[in-house]
Amino acid sequence: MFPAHMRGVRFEPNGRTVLDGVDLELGAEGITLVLGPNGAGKSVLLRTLCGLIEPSAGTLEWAGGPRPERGVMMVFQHPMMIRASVLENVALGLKPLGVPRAERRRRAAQILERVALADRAEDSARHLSGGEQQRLALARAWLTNPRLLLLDEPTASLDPSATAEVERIVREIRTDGTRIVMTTHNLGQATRLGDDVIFMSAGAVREHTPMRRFFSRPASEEARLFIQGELPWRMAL
Ligand SMILES: Nc1ncnc2c1ncn2[C@@H]1O[C@H](COP(=O)(O)OP(=O)(O)OP(=O)(O)O)[C@@H](O)[C@H]1O
Repeated sequence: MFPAHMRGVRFEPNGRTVLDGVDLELGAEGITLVLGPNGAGKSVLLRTLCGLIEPSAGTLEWAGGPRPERGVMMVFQHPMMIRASVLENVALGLKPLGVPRAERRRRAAQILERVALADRAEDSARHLSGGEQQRLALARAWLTNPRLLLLDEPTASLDPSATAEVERIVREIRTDGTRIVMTTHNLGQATRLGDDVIFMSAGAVREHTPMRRFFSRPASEEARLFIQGELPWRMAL
């Protein structure tokens, strides 16, 4: 499956350029942080990798053949919860894989331990806090042992301790062998989690570089201004 290559990927809904010729190589290991100003195209990049968006032009190639249907999972900023218990919501992740119900529930109970939600297993998922729902969504994806996990701003509205808990889980998922690509506006988080950084603006990948180098020696004036919080928004769009 890896390396995956995007070559000249464009997304132009109704003639508007959202992805402007993205070239990208994703290696087999690690956590990649996608950074960039609002509207840069970060979420669209993740949705394209996931197969939720069909590019208008360009190619997306996975080593060894087509993107495996079940190898890629995406967790959204506001995860979907069905009107059922926490356990049932997690177990749902295994349903498309044809795992029998009792086995789904057994494995869901195990993974709830790892995201510190075991004591909430029988509560209604819709009553969980934002941070708890995010942990539930991570557990649901983790349960399927994906090869690639795409996380769209998983800590966007979380407080520092909920953020730290999500970061711990993300590290554990990576240690289990899952390749992770995530977006964030939290630059501290990027330095804590990232092996490498993709910097986007105006629908293009401007830089793809090891995390430390991005923060110590950004390749462009635009990236330098972004890191310092001084990138004028007009320049970014
Ligand atoms: N399916 C779609 N059809 C048309 N336009 C879209 C679609 N999805 C996103 N866009 C537009 O593409 C642009 C980039 O959106 P995207 O959500 O990828 O930005 P982002 O970098 O993730 O921003 P933010 O940091 O604010 O979440 C936006 O102007 C958005 O309105």
